[in-house]
Amino acid sequence: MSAAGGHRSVAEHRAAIADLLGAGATERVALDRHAAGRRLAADLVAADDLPRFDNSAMDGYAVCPGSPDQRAYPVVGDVPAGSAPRFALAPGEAARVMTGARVPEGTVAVVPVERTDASPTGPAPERVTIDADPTPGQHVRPRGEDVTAGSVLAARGSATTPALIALGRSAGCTVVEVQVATRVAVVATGAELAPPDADPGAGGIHESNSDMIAALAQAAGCDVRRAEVCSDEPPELRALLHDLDRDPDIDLVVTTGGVSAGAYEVVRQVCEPLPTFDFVHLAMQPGGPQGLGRYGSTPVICLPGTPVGAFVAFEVLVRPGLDRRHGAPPARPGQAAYRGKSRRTRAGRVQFVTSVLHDDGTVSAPDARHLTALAAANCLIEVPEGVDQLIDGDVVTVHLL
Ligand SMILES: Nc1nc2c(c(=O)[nH]1)N[C@H]1C(S)=C(S)[C@@H](COP(=O)(O)OP(=O)(O)OC[C@H]3O[C@@H](n4cnc5c(N)ncnc54)[C@H](O)[C@@H]3O)O[C@H]1N2
Ligand code: MOO
Repeated sequence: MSAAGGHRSVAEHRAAIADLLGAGATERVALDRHAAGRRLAADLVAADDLPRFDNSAMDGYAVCPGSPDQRAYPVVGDVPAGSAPRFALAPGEAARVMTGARVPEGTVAVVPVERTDASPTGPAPERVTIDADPTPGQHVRPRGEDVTAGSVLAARGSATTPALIALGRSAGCTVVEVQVATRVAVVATGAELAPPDADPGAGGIHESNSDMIAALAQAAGCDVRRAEVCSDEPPELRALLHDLDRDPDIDLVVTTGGVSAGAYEVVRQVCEPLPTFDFVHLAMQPGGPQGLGRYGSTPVICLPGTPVGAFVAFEVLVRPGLDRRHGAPPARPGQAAYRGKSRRTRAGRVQFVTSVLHDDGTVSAPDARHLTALAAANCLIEVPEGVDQLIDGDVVTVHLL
């Protein structure tokens, strides 16, 4: 049942969106903060050892004991971080070293300054006495202890987290092969929509979908290039879609509103006559009315205008296709026990209930409506088509937001 204008299951429409989005391209980018939140398109391989050389984990004295119980040492050098000692320690000698500094050849252990009779500041003393026998290797970070050059730091598909950026950079990597971020334009449609700086007047409303969908797309790893608001006039939407199709920096357009059964459904009026579009009413609530297709060569996903419907449709239907395109593993729904008063749901359609998953593993639905409930939610309960009631204790499927 996937004919245009007919009913389609949630799974079928999700698959149709994933097909429309296709597989994403890959690119080489600098391994810096701008690479955060992407997915590796190839294994990230260490270019250097980490640490690059044996170095001190403490401010103190590198020692090479001449005998196991030697306490007093001549200080033969001073090594600040960033310098390379041009001397080696002979048995019985010590050198002052700072945290992170390369230790001289011959170093057996580092003794923290607090465990010596030396002042922590000022010039290095000529002699130092330590208060206990050092264990060989203590406070020395050996070269390659963390990573050896040529080893795989993270496999293809891993997220470029802040920690991975630090690991890669520390191991000498400067570029990384990642999945390209989908470049998105969001178009909110509706004659009633007033932008944030405008007075909505008697029949208007404060527009909110454009930035909500843009923020959801960003959270899904997209690069949102444009967020537009368009009236219900077909020529205006046609001109905008034409412009977006010609824009080489746009890979995907997401519209909201104008897809249901009213007299002024601008998205439907403009796109439905095109052979490249399908409009369907999914057996799903909220977010039932949907469209998708290509305007020119640009993929266009048409979400309903109701803010909660648009949000849920994006998360349930669009996000999985974007995750696949961006190389992210599919989100796995969980299970939790429903707690709270019984709740009627509409049989015959899959319902997504904005809900809260608690620390104790139970899930409840906030006693609030629409956007207030959505803003309080951290998950969606998926109630299958055949169920018409949620009862305390039911084990339900949960999608984290
Ligand atoms: N006769 C029928 N009427 C409706 C049906 C139906 O099957 N038959 N479906 C209902 C369902 S379900 C939904 S969802 C909506 C979808 O309608 P549209 O996609 O055409 O959306 P609009 O009519 O443009 O707007 C719906 C609602 O949302 C508000 N809205 C729209 N855009 C924004 C925005 N950018 N920011 C904030 N709020 C927005 C708009 O003012 C409306 O209140 O249709 C039902 N009707
Ligand atoms: O499908 Mo609609 O109002 O229930 O979002």
